[in-house]
Amino acid sequence: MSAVLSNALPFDRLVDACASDWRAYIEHPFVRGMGDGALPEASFRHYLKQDYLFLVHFARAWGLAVYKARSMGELRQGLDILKAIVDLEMGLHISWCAEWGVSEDDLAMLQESRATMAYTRYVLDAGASGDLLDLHVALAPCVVGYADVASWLLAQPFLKRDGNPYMRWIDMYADAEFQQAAQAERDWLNARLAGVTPERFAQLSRIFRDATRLEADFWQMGLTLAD
Ligand SMILES: Cc1ncc(CO)c(N)n1
Repeated sequence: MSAVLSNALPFDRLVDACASDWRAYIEHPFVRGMGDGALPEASFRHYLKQDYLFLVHFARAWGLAVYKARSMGELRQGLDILKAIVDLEMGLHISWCAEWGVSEDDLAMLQESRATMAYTRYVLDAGASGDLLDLHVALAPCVVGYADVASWLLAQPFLKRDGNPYMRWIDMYADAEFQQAAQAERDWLNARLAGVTPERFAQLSRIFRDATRLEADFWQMGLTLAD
């Protein structure tokens, strides 16, 4: 119903067009388990390891955004995000893994799970076969979604703060810096999506929905320890 509300912001219309998939991703049992602290540590460790591989391909996807750039502004945008992932986020992730008992050697020897492959290669293909907007729409569930996951969790009555081993993870994505990056992505998408035809919007909605479902599968992979 709300999917046809044409006065809504374009990004919100993307979400509305796959509302049940988006909720299944944001409110996934893995996410709830981080919120109430009941998620088994083995599931979180499995997720952390696969997320390292995800980040490698995520960085490649922003490298692809640099390649797909058509202006100085687009070049700069892709480059800045690529640098932030490689110089900051991946280093943080490696030390985070170390705290959870996963060494750099462990990370170097990891086997990629099917859910990781499916998601990351989907995003890379959406970008390779499309333009910069296709790529950003495929990446939006990562960037905007994790910010929404953290905000959603902070608003839940079941959130357990004291003694919750996942609270630092939640705080990291609730942090102003990550929330601002997500808002910058929403703003960029709202500007770019404003001018597209209904046919193009429908095409991009499918990419957004596919990527959202693959994000939910990524949580599920963590939960079930799937390889
Ligand atoms: C799977 C996945 N999606 C999104 C993010 C946020 O960057 C992440 N670290 N991992």
